[in-house]
Amino acid sequence: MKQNNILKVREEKYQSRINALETLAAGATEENEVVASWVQQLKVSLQLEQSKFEEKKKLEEQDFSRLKKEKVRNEIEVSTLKKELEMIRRTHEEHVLQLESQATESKVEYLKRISELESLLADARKQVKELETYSESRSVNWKNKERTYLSFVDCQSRAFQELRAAMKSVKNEVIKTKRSYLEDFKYFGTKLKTLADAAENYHVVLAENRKLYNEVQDLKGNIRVYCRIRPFLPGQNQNHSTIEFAGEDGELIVNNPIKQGKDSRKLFKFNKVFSQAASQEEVFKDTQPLIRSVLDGYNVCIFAYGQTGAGKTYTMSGPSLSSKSDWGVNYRALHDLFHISHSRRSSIMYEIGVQMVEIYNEQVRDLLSTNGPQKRLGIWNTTQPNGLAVPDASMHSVNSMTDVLELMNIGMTNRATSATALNERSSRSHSVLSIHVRGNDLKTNTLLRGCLHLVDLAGSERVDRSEATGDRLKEAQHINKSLSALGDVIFALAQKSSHVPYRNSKLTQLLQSSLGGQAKTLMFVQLNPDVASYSETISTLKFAERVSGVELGAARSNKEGKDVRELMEQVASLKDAIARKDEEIERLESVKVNHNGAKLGMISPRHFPSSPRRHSMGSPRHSLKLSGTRRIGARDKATHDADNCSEYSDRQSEAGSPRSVDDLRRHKSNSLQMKLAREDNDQNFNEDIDLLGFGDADSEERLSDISDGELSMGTETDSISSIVEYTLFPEFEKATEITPAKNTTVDNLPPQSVEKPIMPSKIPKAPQVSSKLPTRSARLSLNRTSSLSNSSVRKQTAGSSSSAKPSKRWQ
Ligand SMILES: Nc1ncnc2c1ncn2[C@@H]1O[C@H](COP(=O)(O)OP(=O)(O)OP(=O)(O)O)[C@@H](O)[C@H]1O
Repeated sequence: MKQNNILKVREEKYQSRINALETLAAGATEENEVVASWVQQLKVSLQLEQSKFEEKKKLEEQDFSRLKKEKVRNEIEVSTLKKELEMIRRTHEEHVLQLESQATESKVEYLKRISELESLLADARKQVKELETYSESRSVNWKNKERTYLSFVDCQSRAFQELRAAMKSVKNEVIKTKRSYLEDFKYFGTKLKTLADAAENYHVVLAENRKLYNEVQDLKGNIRVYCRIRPFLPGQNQNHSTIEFAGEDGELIVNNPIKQGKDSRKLFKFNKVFSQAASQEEVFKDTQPLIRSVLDGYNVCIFAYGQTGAGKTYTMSGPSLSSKSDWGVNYRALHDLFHISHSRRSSIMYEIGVQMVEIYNEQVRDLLSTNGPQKRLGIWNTTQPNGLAVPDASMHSVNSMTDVLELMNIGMTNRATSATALNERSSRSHSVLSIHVRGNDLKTNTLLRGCLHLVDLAGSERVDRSEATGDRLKEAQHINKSLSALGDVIFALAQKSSHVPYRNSKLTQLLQSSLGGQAKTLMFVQLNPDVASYSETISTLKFAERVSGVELGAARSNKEGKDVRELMEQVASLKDAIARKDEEIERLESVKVNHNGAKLGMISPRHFPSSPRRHSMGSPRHSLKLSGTRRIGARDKATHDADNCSEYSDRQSEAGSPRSVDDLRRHKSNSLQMKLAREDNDQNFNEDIDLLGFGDADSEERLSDISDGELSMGTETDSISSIVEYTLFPEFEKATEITPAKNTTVDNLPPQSVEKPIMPSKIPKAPQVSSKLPTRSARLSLNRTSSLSNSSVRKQTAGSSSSAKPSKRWQ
């Protein structure tokens, strides 16, 4: 349609143009012609155009018919689409409805959510507000803090500045001080040099100091008596005490509860009185100076005297070893010895050895023996400067308190074993702990030897009061005998008597070196304050009073210089020569006596003098049990001789001078005669001897006779007694050769090495007297010069002791 319209429009247009042109053609001929030609052309083109148009029209009609068909088809399609659209519309409407219902639901839900969210929002807002206020306060806080920090930092930086300034000044100061130190060092260097020069004299000063110290001790008196009162024991009546006053100046007033008035009180004065409250430490404090003296080469004896239960063991050993505060004098003394010896180790090398024996019924037993205390030991009357009065008792080297405590345990066990058998034997036996100290002065090569005897005496009850019988009576008699012998010795010393009866008991024999003029002695008088013990207390105090009056004179140190030792060695060799001669005489005499005895059939083999030392059994007490006039007469003579002999011996001891060879021979022949006379006695005599501990033909007797016989040379003179030591113990000579380098001291040795090899566990025993072995004189000849010829004997002797414990000899 549209195309038709277009074609119509065009046709009209062309027609108008043709008309115009025809008009124009009518206007001019030429132009007509031109125009006629142009019109011709146009007609041709028009025809062409017309044909084209015709063709086009045909085509368009074809198109039109096709489009008509197409239109029909499209109309069908449109109707289908309309249907579909309707369907879709309907579905869509349904969907919309659905969606609308869903939307309503969702809307409700969303509304709900919105309300929730709104409430949450409100909360959140509230929280935000809170947080805001909090953060505000925090920020205020922080600001405050910031301000504080800033001020602090400010302060610090100011302080830092100040410190810096101070450091600078200190640095300057240090530099200055360094400079001054350098100057000081130079100054000290020169001073040190001076000091080093002065140190050269240190040892001299040290020796001087020791000498002065001991002089002070001497001035205080060499025998001191300290009285200690035991506190009441639980169960005792504490309201009544015999002790009325115990003054610090040593005054003691004892009150008799039975008597009234002036006579009831007795005043005693001692060096010190320890009240019931005194501790172990306080007691030891006043004992300590004596301990130091032992390390300076003095012999010291500390003993506790008093009735049973008065606290002797408490003072000497203490109630228990576990607590140090309980330790008695024994342990504290050893502790001090270790301490002082250690502090002196740069100048003096010390070795400390310990022996512990018990004297029970006049028999000496080794308490440190590992085989138990059964073996009876002999005492060498000839006092050894090294204090070895009982050479057969085992000697134990101690290096520390642990060693000591172990040994003491052995000692106590051995004593306790005996106690089980004999019921509280500790109260009826004397226990003697001997501490031997040997120091080698490294500077002067001087040998110092000191001995400390710590004695816990048996109870001092009087036999008439104890109403004892049988074994107890015997025990009590022995105790009384030894304690009265101790009193006699001290009294003799007090009287400056020429004869000091050391030999009257084993106790005094053993303590001889510590009771003589060279020694320092301390006696603890133990008192029981109980009223029932009044009479014992008085007799104890009287004994103590007598002792405290003794003046022993100045103590002397056992110091041997090199020269002295050399001289002693020379003297020893001379003595050996004498001894060899003596031996020959002795042998001849004994052969003669043997011959006579066999002839007469009177001399018991038991009492045959295999050694001249047998004559020592002479004691005034022996005559008591003898019966028969003839025997008494013979015995009296023998006793008299024996006393003479003893006095002679003791006097010699006091004088401390060696006798001439002739004197010795004369005395020896006297003693031999005396011995023969005594051996002419009956069996009763044997019992007497047994009671006094001499009956056994063991070494004890032989040993104790040494001083009675030919060799009672100066027991209290170092040099002479050393000779005895050299001659009696030739085996010891090696010990003198111990050099400081080899000589391992107490301080630097490990305990094991000290304990066994350094010290002899046992002093080598003098060879037994038998027909095969040499007699005493023969043993005397075993000296340095004759050692080769007697080497077999020595080997045998040394072997027997060293096989048990290989050790160095205790010189
Ligand atoms: N100073 C003291 N302080 C406290 N108790 C003491 C003191 N002295 C002694 N004792 C106690 O007294 C009792 C007897 O003491 P100890 O055994 O020492 O006496 P003793 O004189 O050695 O007796 P014995 O002669 O029987 O050996 C013991 O129980 C002991 O603990």
